[in-house]
Amino acid sequence: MEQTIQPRAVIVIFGATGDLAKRKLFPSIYRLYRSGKLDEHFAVIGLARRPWTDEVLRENVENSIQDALSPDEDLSEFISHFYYKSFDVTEKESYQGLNEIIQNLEGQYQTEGNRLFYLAMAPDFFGAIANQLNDYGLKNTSGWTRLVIEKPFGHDLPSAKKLNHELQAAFREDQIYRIDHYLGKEMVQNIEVIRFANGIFEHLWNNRFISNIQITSSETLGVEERARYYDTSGATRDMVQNHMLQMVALLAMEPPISLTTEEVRSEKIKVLRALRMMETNEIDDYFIRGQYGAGTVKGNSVIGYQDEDEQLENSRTETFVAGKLLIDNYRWAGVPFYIRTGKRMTEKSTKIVIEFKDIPMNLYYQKDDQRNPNLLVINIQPNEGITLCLNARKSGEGALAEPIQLAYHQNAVSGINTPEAYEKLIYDSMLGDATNFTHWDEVALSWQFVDKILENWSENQPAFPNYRSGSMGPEASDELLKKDGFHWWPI
Ligand SMILES: NC(=O)C1=CN([C@@H]2O[C@H](COP(=O)(O)OP(=O)(O)OC[C@H]3O[C@@H](n4cnc5c(N)ncnc54)[C@H](OP(=O)(O)O)[C@@H]3O)[C@@H](O)[C@H]2O)C=CC1
Ligand SMILES: O=C1O[C@H](COP(=O)(O)O)[C@@H](O)[C@H](O)[C@H]1O
Repeated sequence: MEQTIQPRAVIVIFGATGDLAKRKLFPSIYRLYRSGKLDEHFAVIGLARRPWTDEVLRENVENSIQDALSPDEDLSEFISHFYYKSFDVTEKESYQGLNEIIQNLEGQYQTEGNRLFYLAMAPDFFGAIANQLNDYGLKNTSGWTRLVIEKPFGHDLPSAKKLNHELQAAFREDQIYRIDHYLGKEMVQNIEVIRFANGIFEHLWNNRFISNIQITSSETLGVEERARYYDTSGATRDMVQNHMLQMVALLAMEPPISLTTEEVRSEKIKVLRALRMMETNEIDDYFIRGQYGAGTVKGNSVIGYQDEDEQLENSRTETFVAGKLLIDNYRWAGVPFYIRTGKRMTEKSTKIVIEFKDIPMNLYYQKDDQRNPNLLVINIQPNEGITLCLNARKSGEGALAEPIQLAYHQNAVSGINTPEAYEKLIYDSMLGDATNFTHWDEVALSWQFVDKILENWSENQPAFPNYRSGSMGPEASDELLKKDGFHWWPI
């Protein structure tokens, strides 16, 4: 039986009173503990300005994991591993006592000097925190030291470079773990396995057999409480620069020579380098943007983006983006990769559709428009699995065919809910496996690509809002595929 590795570490969370800590980090640490991936050799220090105590943090941790608890579960042992220190990251004095607190916990929990610094705070603080950790000797330990960085990694290529420069003045690249939580999703991790462990797919995985690839990540939620951040970001920075381009890279990369972090990253980097950079005057032919107006989502009336918050009035920020990407290499020349993502759409769903080319003459369909091309659908969320769309004889109808589906549901086979993305990524970072974190080169190439689009858009005023909440985005998104003879497959 495979032995579960139980890494030891003190985890220091900067921003422990915030939303991410409550919704993702505490529940993930709990699940790692419950599943035996963390044993007694760990401690968590929460830092933020609020004058909380250990007890208040522990109460908050307990509240954050209520949904995951079984009746009468005793949490006292688990929450006793959590400690709180009121801390202002902008004040140097705050850092002075931190080393001593960590050292005491290292002794108490025998964590072998391993330290994971998790920056769950606004990115403006990342560089300064990394530098202070260095200056105050918090990296000088007998074990490993790693820095986990939340998104967004910069606002554009120059700001990302500046941030990277600041981080690299304090930490080596192999100590920096840039989170892209999509890389922690079970079915995103499955893309490589589906491709490289199945001859029937990998042999066909190229421009001779695939006509186009579609990636949709749609959300029903609006901007919620994040208006300030989102309005300076928009869907392109928020979703395309990171999650969508990462999925493109995984779908398009060559098989790595091994599954090491370096080899996988190196193949992804090659894809990002091969992305065709559009000329400024071509961008509107390749990328379109949208912003939601009022509408109905899942039967509920909702307001438009500009009415969500006073500061969004007359906003020109895109809440939807669709684009066509071309990858100029031997395998993919001529195959469009279509992506779309947006808020307040019909469904919450992330799906990849690989559409295979038709056979030259299909004897079983009487009209061309009745043909059903073979599709491989990778369902990332909410359902996890794959569906293969084929054609089979229509029973009792002579020489006619009809579409059928072969479906695999991940949960039905594994019998348990798959681990949450953050749970896997925290565990990986503690094990020192950076494969599912983004290398600086990936971040830089992605910014280079989206900056070009954003620069072009910043020069003209879109007529927003241009799609109804509860729809699948503006009409221009459908036009983008129609002019190539394709259409979006239903999600
Ligand atoms: N929330 C989410 O779903 C997601 C968040 N992220 C990223 O995670 C990071 C955190 O986001 P989120 O939790 O939503 O943000 P919040 O605004 O909810 O939390 C920010 C945290 O920073 C602390 N903080 C602010 N200023 C200081 C300071 N000077 N010194 C010490 N602590 C400070 C706040 O605590 P206090 O006020 O007590 O000081 C709080 O704990 C961001 O980079 C975000 O982009 C990424 C993906 C999803
Ligand atoms: O990074 C982000 O992702 C979420 C969508 O993530 P998902 O796992 O629910 O698909 C998005 O809502 C958010 O705006 C963005 O910052």
